[in-house]
Amino acid sequence: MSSPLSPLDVLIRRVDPEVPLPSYAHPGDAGADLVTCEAAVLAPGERTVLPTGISVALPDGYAAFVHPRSGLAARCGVAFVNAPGTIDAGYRGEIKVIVVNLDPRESVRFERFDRIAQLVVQKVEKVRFHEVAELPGSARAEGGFGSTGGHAAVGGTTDGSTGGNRYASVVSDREGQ
Ligand SMILES: O=c1ccn([C@H]2C[C@H](O)[C@@H](COP(=O)(O)OP(=O)(O)OP(=O)(O)O)O2)c(=O)[nH]1
Ligand SMILES: [Mg+2]
Repeated sequence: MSSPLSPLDVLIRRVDPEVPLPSYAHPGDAGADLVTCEAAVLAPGERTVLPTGISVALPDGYAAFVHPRSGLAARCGVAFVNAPGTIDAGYRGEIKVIVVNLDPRESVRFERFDRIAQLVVQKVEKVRFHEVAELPGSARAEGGFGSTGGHAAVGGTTDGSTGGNRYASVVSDREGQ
């Protein structure tokens, strides 16, 4: 068995003196949970920017990504407008989270210090761009945006098949009106 990886040291500052520091719920977790320092209520379709009460100084060559929590998404329909939010190594401001309530009917309430997001720190490459007239060929070439099939179908119709190349169903709001 390989030995556990040694963690990266990251300087952190509490903008809100009472905020709990980000923490990993389990040893193998990719994301450290972040909380909101402000209570808020979001009506269906409403969005807001929530402060997390912390700022960090990431080493050069790293970035942090503010990811949503799946439980909040599944239970309440909360998404991040710009998911994942990118925290640059040079950013020293407070980390904020742009949340939106995608539930069509229910409001969502955030209390101070509710865990709302998770911060994933990753190495990132800096690239030098070399302009060319033609790019080298590849098996995929310009295929994209569903070129390989296997997604849902618009209109909610189904051919009765399961999985494979079947598309999922997107049902128009206007249907049945
Ligand atoms: O969800 C987010 C996204 C960004 N940021 C902070 C850290 C990041 O380094 C900075 C700029 O983010 P980004 O580059 O995504 O925004 P921009 O609209 O391009 O702003 P800028 O012109 O300042 O780069 O804002 C957050 O706190 N939360
Ligand atoms: Mg930017």
